Amino acid sequence: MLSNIRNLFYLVDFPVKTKLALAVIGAFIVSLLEIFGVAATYPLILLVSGQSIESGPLATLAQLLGTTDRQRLIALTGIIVVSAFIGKSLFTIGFRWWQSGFVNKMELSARVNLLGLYLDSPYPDHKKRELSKIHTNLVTSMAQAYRMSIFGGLSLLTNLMTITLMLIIVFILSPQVAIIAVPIFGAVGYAIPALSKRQLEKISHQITKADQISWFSSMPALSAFREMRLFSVGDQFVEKYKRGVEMSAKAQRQQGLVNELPKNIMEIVFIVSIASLAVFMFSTRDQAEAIATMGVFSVAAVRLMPAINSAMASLNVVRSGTAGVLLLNREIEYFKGISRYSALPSSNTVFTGDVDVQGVSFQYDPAAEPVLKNISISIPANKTVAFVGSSGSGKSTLVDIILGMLPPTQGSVTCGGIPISADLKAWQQQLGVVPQSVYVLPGNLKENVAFGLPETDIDDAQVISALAHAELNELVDSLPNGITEDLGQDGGRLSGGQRQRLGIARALYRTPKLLVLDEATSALDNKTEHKITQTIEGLAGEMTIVMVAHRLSTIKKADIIYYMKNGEVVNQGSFEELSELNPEFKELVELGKL
Ligand SMILES: Nc1ncnc2c1ncn2[C@@H]1O[C@H](COP(=O)(O)OP(=O)(O)OP(=O)(O)O)[C@@H](O)[C@H]1O
Repeated sequence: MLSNIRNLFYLVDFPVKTKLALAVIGAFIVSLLEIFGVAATYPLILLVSGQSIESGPLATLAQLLGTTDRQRLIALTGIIVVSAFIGKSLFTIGFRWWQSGFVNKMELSARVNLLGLYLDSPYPDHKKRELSKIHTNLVTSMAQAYRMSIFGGLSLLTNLMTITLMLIIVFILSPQVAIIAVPIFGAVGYAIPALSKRQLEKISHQITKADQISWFSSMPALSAFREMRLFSVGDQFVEKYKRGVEMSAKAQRQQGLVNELPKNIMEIVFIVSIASLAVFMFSTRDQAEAIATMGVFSVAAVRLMPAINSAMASLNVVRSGTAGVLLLNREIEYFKGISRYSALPSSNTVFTGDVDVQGVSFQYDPAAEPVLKNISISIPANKTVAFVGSSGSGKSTLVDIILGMLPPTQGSVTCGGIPISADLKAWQQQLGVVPQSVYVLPGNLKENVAFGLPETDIDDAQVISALAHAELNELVDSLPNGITEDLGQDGGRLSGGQRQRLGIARALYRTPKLLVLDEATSALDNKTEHKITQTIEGLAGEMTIVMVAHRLSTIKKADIIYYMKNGEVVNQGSFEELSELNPEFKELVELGKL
């Protein structure tokens, strides 16, 4: 577990060693102040119970404080005890505030860095990830790992130091009391956490699982709202959500009980011990000795009990964070072993010329059949190239390889003779892509066109030009605030066609050298599609255009069409040539005329 905790510092981007050392020193000071208060109570009890000032510890105290007057000694010792407790409390408040700030800063840094790492991961790995798990790791696991395990661990350390020092002081002051207190409190302090360990770990995993169930039942229903409505399955999603929430509530209730129990058991143990000790002491010793011993035991127990309770509670908190620590460790181990996108070297290579795909094969899974088989094609500069073929023939995969999103299992992609893998960042900066489904950011129209750029870096004129190219003039004119109009949650104000055109405007804003349209016009009506096709045809010659299309009307004027089947390019040519060459393509053309 310790190595897992140490791994958590990997995500923190400031030096933690010095601060951790300060946290340990602070914990030690808190414990010292705590026992000083307890130790100072001992002479006070001796004074009050009438012990002689002539000899023993009270004689030393009288010498130190410069008086042998009992009343004065009681007043001075009282002031020292009260000051020690006030000093300890003030220091503890300040120290805990500093400590929680330190742990909060760690969690914040870790959360930000983990999101950065997710966005920095290789695309194939990202495709395999479940969004719900990313969400759980960024929220629940983070809180469990840092707030519960690390902060709880620091509290546990403080409490353990206090307990140890307190027992040492009790042993020095009254070995008899120590001999009774250590086994009793030691046994209880060990037994309770040992018994609750497995239960708490189980509860921690249940809370994480419940969180995922709630996510799985709420997010799909909200995202696929229309399907949910038409299938009339809203109640079922709510029912599943209820199961997740109930599971979480039940687990949290159990967690509360397991956390509360030690305190109550400890109180019972304390009352029983003090009663038994009182009976034993008053029946076997003289009254003054019995009172002094009972006094030390009571003060020690009164301070020890909260320390032991607090230690057990902290241990429970640490254990409750186990699931988060383990989940984050899995991610951290993964991230340690990958090459990050941001770390790729780039020398701002300017790629010009034809794009050549040479002997490219690709497998998503080493054990599975290749999805692309030895493909060699050329995409001449500033020409329009289209990929067609049946569903699952590998068009989108090939496009992802050309975009540099997926590395080919075999073969290479070059532009002007330079492998794109030599400077992937520079290559990707020259690309624009319009996907099948366009994501609308929460924000206004221009922020959506400039996707992710800070407001101050957005070139309004370029936004307007990109929108005009994508035939979105009418939309802009109809919006009261033009390009600064908010598009609403998930672009709810946009039609399917407008979303797609927004995607085109977004790609054109970057003035790409190579524009990829992956089923980009599939959601458009015939008239809009025709207009967009004209727009794209208008761009022909200005940039290289790669299109993946099912609707053949959009690719009629493409310079080269590659026909794909089962991961291979089986024919190529112009629209007319391919109609002659490939019966399946011819059939698609015929169907399109219907
Ligand atoms: N992430 C993935 N993991 C494993 N297999 C995948 C993955 N993505 C796609 N495939 C498989 O690869 C093959 C090619 O898929 P691809 O999406 O490239 O085809 P496509 O021609 O673009 O299909 P469509 O026209 O339906 O979009 C299919 O058999 C598909 O099941």
